[in-house]
Amino acid sequence: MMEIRGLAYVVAESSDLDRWVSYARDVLGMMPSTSTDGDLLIKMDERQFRFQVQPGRNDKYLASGWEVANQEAFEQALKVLDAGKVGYELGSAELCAKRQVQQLAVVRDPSGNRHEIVWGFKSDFTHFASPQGVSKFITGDYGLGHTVLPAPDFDKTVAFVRDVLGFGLSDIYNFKPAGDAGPTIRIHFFHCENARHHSLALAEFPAPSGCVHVMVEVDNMPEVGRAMDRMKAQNVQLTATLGQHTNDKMISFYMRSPSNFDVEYGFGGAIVDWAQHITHEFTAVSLWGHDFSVGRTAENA
Ligand SMILES: Cc1ccc(O)c(O)c1CC[C@@H]1C(=O)CC[C@]2(C)C(=O)CC[C@@H]12
Ligand SMILES: [Fe+2]
Repeated sequence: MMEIRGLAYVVAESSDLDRWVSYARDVLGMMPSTSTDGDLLIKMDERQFRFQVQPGRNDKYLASGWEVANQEAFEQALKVLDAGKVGYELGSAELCAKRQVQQLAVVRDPSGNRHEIVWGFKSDFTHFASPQGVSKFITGDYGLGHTVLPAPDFDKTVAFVRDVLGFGLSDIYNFKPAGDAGPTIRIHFFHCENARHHSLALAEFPAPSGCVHVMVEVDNMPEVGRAMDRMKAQNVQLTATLGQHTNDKMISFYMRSPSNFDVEYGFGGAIVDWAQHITHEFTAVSLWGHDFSVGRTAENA
């Protein structure tokens, strides 16, 4: 059994790191810095980084970093990969240094998403001091938040995250964009070894950026409103209005990031006791709000 504790980091590529610096600092309220090898490190807690943005030609998502507790858990993860005949690559010394971990294994899921299994972060535990006065992001044992990945090869990818990566199904949403008579787009929400309702979701559609969205969570509601004000002031595209999800009760809005996936900025996500949880197929995205039509402009319909 692979025991992933949480989403440790995400990696993106950007053709314009300055845009990401401003987005991180002025909109997200996080702490950007540049690493010795020219990557942008974005800090949102005591860790050195939770977003790593490397300069490149494209504006896209590159990888999800999944943390296991220690070396034993990492070795156990490799055993699971071997037993499942899943090809993986051990991270080179160079890559481990870049991600600031002891060891790393890279796997691709059947839809082509890159996952990095890691343990042993280097950290100087420097206090997070938000340039926008954001009080706190909810991370720690909960991981940095959640990521929603495209899974056009849906059934195989679901089986992979369940049977290989060891995620548990939290609940199911069958998206009917054209109403009940139209086609169904499946979205499955998965948890790992923490109390966050989902750390990963798989959506049965392609995403040119490599990711549908990444969710980060703050510890009070006014911080969400203040982030909306900063988004507007920096002319960042809103992609869903404020609303509250039915499944994890998160109150959030969505906006575009410079790497073309969205960021969901939320407060109040449920803390789930998995021994008590009962899996549902929920039939509404939100209790209130969350108008996704605002993000469907001509260029990204
Ligand atoms: C439905 C839902 C529950 C909890 C979440 O954290 C969450 O992000 C969602 C929304 C999932 C999904 C999305 O991210 C992309 C746009 C989608 C497909 C919609 O238009 C409705 C559901 C949305
Ligand atoms: Fe989400």
